[in-house]
Amino acid sequence: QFPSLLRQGQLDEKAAMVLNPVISKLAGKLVVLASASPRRLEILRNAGLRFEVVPSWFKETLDKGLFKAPHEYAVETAKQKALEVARRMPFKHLKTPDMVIGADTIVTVDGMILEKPVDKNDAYRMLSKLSGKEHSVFTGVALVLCHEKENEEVDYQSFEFYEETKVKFADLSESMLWEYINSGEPMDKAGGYGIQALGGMLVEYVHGDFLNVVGFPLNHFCKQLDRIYNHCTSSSDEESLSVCLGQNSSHTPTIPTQPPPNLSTQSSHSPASSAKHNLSSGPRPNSPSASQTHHTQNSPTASPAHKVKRNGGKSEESQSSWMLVNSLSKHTDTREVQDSENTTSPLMTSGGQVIELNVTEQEDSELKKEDLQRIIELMDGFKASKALFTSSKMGVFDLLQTRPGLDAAQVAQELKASVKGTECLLEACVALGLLKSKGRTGQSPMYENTHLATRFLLSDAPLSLQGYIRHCNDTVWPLFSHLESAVQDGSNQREKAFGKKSQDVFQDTYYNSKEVKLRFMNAMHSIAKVTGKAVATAFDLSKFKTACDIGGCTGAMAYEFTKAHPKLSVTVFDLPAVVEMSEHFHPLHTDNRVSFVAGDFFKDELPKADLYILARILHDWPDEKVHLLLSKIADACTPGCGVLLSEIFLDEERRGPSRGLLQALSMSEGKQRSATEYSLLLKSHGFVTAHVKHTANLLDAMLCIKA
Ligand SMILES: C[S@@+](CC[C@H](N)C(=O)[O-])C[C@H]1O[C@@H](n2cnc3c(N)ncnc32)[C@H](O)[C@@H]1O
Repeated sequence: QFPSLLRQGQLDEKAAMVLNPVISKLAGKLVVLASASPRRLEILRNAGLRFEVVPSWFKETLDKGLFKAPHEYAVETAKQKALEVARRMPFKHLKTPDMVIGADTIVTVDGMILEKPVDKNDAYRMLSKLSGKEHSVFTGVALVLCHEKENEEVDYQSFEFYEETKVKFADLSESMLWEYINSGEPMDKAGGYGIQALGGMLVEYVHGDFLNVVGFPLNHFCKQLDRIYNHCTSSSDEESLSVCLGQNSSHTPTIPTQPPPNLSTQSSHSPASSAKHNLSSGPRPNSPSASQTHHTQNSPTASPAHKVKRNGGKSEESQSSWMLVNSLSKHTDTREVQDSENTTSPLMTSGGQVIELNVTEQEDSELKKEDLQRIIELMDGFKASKALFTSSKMGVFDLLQTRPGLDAAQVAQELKASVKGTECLLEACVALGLLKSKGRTGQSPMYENTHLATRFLLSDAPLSLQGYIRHCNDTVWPLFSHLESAVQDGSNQREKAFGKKSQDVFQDTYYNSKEVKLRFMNAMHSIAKVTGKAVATAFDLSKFKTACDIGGCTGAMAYEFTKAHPKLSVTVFDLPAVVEMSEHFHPLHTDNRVSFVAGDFFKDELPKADLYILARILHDWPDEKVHLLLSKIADACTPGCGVLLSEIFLDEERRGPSRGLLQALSMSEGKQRSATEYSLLLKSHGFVTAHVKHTANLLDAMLCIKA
């Protein structure tokens, strides 16, 4: 491809010299493009780069007002896109890329950023702004390098740069404008045009990198790679690269989601951008000289590295491919600038030569493959769940924690199970990222827990989810096996699943036998321990001195509240059947700020408190019962008292999160609600919603105050 690029006048001789060695430096590395733009894909593929496409889920919602210059916005967006993918892959795809490429292209004219037109009139508005004028196309690019360390931590370091190209449109007559708009091409393109297709006819001149207008500044990218890999690694070994990239140095542990302006230039502390390696010798992107430069070839900046713990096991060749690409069809870059859906899209070279880019056929087959993978992932989901439930119930993770390195036959012997079955189960666990297989004794691999298993699947881990997993296996699984008839009759499936009628799920199903009760309490306990801290610290609760955790079960949530708020005492209020067993769950060291009162929250008087906690209570009940409970709480409250509600909040269109909607499939009387629905229920009892917080944890939270 290089000769044709040279013919386009994109690359000078010197740059071309460095291209092949640079691209070949990436051979054998996992390079990921965090963009679904077919144009970018095409440009990079033509350059001979081998990479995977994992479109970023980063929503392009950065506040443009925070940035001094448009290119800073593009660079920051590119960086956030790349970082999102770099951070997601070790968890979702169970593999850590070596490099993630993020890019964002914007069109600016008269100090305005033009996004994608929403309709034909909007396209007309944009194109008439561009008519007869010169405008700028900026592409911000971030190259995030990931370095996986021994302890399963991943270091991230971002190198950023941008390219500006000036484009002048001819004077466009009304008829020409409308003809172009009616071609449909302007939609889905920032600035409302695609230079590589019909939009090329509107262009009088292009000053700068043409491919930058298409969507990716290839030349600048190659120079940047050269700086990173050739200059940094003149001794050409990986170790010097590590040093060069600052991987042995201190790192910034957090990644801002709403970064301050110029974040991309706050890199001077990073060893990678130090003068020693001369990575930031050019004008800074936000420096006056840089912002005034046309066709900018500014040097990149290297942002501080970020350190993130990865939870999943290391990817292995054997891992099922269906896990590797997640939800691609749902989440694609939505504001790529010069994308075209055309099946062939001619690129004009300066010599008038036409290069046919048959991209979309290839794209199509890739997208179809991803669609297929997504469907297979959904079809196989139950197998993965059951493999997790079974290995957890049989004690695989506890065993391998005390005796890491056992092979399948040894595990089978300890678990009193068949060798063949155990072998299959262990291999499946490796594929799911729950176990790692290491070394070999003769023919048999030796197994040990991954970080994920150690953290959540051991019975004595502080954040153990074993209790909840057991509940899913023994209670939720049988309910889901009757889903079809549940949907058909809209009835409670408990009788079919457990052979007993039930009016009140707690009293009639869970608390009928001691074994089922303890299982349920264990399940609640494990989830409360994982979510409790995020809920307890979601809001400033310093004005409350006493709280009552309504339906507080084992007290796990109450203990998290007292830990987070040293002046708060919490009374746990739950059914007598629960309170009598609660002492089994008390932590070893407490300071008596958690107490238990037995009662029925629909019938009995509630303990007095300044704050009532309702964690995972209201979703179990229909509106009438919710009103009954809220009216009792309202009666117990004086003005200024609070209700802290914690549930999964559905989004307002009830399209997610899927966790909430899937849970609703096995619920009988209750229902999942949005934050607004909860807020309205509380409002009808005199509570004003003060704050809503979507925690990054399993439960969201809302604080309401009695007016
Ligand atoms: C889904 S669990 C939530 C437990 C706890 N709040 C948490 O987040 O971990 C519902 C709790 O409400 C309690 N509960 C159900 N009906 C009750 C009633 N009528 N009176 C008191 N507690 C009740 C159950 O015993 C159970 O502990």
